Amino acid sequence: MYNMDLFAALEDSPINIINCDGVVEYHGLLIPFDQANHYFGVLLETIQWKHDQANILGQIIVTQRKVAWHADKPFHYTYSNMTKVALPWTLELLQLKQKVEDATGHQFNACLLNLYHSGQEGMAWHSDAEKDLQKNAAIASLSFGAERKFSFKHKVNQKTISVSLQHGSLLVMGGDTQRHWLHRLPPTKKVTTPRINLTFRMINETNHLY
Ligand SMILES: O=C(O)CCC(=O)C(=O)O
Ligand SMILES: [Fe+2]
Repeated sequence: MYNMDLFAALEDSPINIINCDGVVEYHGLLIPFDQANHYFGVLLETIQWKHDQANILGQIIVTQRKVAWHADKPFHYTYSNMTKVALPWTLELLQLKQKVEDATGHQFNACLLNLYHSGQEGMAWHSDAEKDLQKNAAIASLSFGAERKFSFKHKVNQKTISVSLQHGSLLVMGGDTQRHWLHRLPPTKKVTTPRINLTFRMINETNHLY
């Protein structure tokens, strides 16, 4: 586990937390505490949170975790064999997208939002390399609320690396990361409060109807 005091000192020069086969940069706090509280509250209130669904061998599974999908256009995004159509940006999502673009130098056209009501909810090992996503485009992950552990596991050598994602922090996964590494948000009994995560992504421009 990485030492967060070190990261606090490194806010302006993020370091790569995986040492091969991709780039994962932890930027520490992008949004100061008071602003992060504001965004957490507004996102909780204004986003139309819906339970996520997965189609596993024809069985529709409904998750405890809630999600939302917003983008520049009504892009389609298919994962776990279910297709979502994007809603337009809200004011706060556009503000946050701008901050993330300024900090990373990358552009994003979509955002997947996750609401974990407590540490009981997490996300299993996966990589985000669906065909709807632009190949090797960076994914920027912004976290609000409860601090949670986030882990990477190399697909071949199984090496595992974890980082603790703070309220208002930014993590960027780039290059070949999705091809070589899985990631997950492990469930934990230690956390009893909610967390909101925003992953800004680049969807292929052809993924919408009109
Ligand atoms: O909640 C997180 O920190 C990450 C979620 C994630 O991996 C995803 O939405 O693909
Ligand atoms: Fe992911």
